[in-house]
Amino acid sequence: MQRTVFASNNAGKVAEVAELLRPTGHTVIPQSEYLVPEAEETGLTFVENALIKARNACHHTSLPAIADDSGLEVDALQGEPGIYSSRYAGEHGDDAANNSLLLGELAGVADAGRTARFRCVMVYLRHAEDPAPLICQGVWEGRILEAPRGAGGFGYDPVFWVPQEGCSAAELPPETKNRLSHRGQALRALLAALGNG
Ligand SMILES: O=P(O)(O)OP(=O)(O)OP(=O)(O)OC[C@H]1O[C@@H](n2cnc3c(O)ncnc32)[C@H](O)[C@@H]1O
Ligand SMILES: [Mg+2]
Repeated sequence: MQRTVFASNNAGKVAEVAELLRPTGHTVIPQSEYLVPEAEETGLTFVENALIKARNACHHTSLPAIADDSGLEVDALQGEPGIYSSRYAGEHGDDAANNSLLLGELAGVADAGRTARFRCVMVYLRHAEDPAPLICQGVWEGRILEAPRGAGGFGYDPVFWVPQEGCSAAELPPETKNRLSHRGQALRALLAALGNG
């Protein structure tokens, strides 16, 4: 994993992955440092979108790449926003608008019906034409709160209740989020698959 590009423009993901890799001695370089243009996420699955992003970064850098495609699946909304999580309210990455739309859609839904999970698919491509990418995933079960709580993390963290810890994901110290999260699980699995577990 020498000089591997991280094919994401999400600063929250970049920080979490950097922290997860720190003790392993690996570093990944965010694609912004190579001025990689944003890939269009046209896939219908997390796997397809992760491959699109990783392939785009390999193509523009001639380096191996890791990409993360992730999202929130809400049972009462039949799995929405899912692969559309970052653009749920229309504009890409408008976390506040996404959270308020989600809370509005769940208005009147009782606690027991507010189950949800974060899913992360993490892929590793050795080069743009790699026919055998490594693909790993992680799932983090929780519930959607009735109002946002906490200022840490990013995205839907303020509205995601973490039952084991009794707080929202945005109230967790970063190391606890990384230990439990969909992203932490997926990246540890990927490292193991790379033989660096
Ligand atoms: O595609 P890149 O450039 O990596 O950045 P992105 O933010 O667009 O990433 P995705 O397409 O994978 O969309 C994931 C969205 O799912 C949500 N999400 C994923 N992981 C999350 C987490 O750990 N905490 C909160 N929200 C998360 C958040 O809204 C993200 O924008
Ligand atoms: Mg995206």
